Amino acid sequence: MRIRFTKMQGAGNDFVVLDETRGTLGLDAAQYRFLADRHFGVGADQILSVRPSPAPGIDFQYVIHNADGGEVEQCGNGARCFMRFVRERQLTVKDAVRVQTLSGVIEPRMGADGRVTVDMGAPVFDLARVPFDPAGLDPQPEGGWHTWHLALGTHAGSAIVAVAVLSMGNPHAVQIVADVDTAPVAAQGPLIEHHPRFPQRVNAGFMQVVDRAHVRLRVFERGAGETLACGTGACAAVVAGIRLGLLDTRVDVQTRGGLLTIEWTADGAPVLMTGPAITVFEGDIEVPDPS
Ligand SMILES: N[C@H](CCC[C@H](N)C(=O)O)C(=O)O
Repeated sequence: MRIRFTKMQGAGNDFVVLDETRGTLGLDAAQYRFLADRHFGVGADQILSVRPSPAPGIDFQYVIHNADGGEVEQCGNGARCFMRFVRERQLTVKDAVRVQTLSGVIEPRMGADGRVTVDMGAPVFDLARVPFDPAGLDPQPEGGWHTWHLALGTHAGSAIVAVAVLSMGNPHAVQIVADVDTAPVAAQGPLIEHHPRFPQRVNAGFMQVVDRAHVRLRVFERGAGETLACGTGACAAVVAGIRLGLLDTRVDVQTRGGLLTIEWTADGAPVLMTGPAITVFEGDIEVPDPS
């Protein structure tokens, strides 16, 4: 099957975007993996599908697949690219749209400076909804909140890490590190992603607090590995930092791929994320038939 795609990136988190507003392509996990493959396909961290409104008051549906082919609930950098995509292809004339995802409705808005701000909805702290299994663990008080001590690996060199656990519609485990450049992202990322206490796996954040309004962040993403930026990861990291008493309500997040600005005022309030959304190129590609 030959399909048309648009390659986009938000702070270096890159995407293959598919216009499925006039009918779904019916791709399976293997075909999503092919599109994401950086040698045999186009190459991307996630595949984003733009689909028609599923209900009155909603403009579009937004379907997200990780590079490993699995469908996931939310993608923040992708939401900004979604907004640029529907505007550039005249699928809407609105400056802001309401978009249905697996985890709820988000609202990206095009800014005058070309950056995009997304209302990502409120963070979720109910562990069962992350999901995270705390059985046998005691929360470790920190600031006004707490972290959880996870044992990583079983070999002699196994480490204990302290993670803040929350959901932005997708699961996040955030740890504070002294220096993101030397943080053990490659070693610990996979162990955290696949830790048995996260039955749906988890995105592993490594946050360095520079001051109360600036952090540096690296994320080993569920189903994609380390990406140059993770939008929901930046939201989760800032929310965790605010709850741990380390950050103010508006924070600049320096990722390896660019700058994101996150705002969150308090429990129940939505998280606002602002950042770039760039169209890199368009193309078409022959996708192998379903396996
Ligand atoms: N890997 C994530 C999905 C993509 C999130 C990230 N690319 C973002 O910008 O939020 C997960 O499995 O939950």
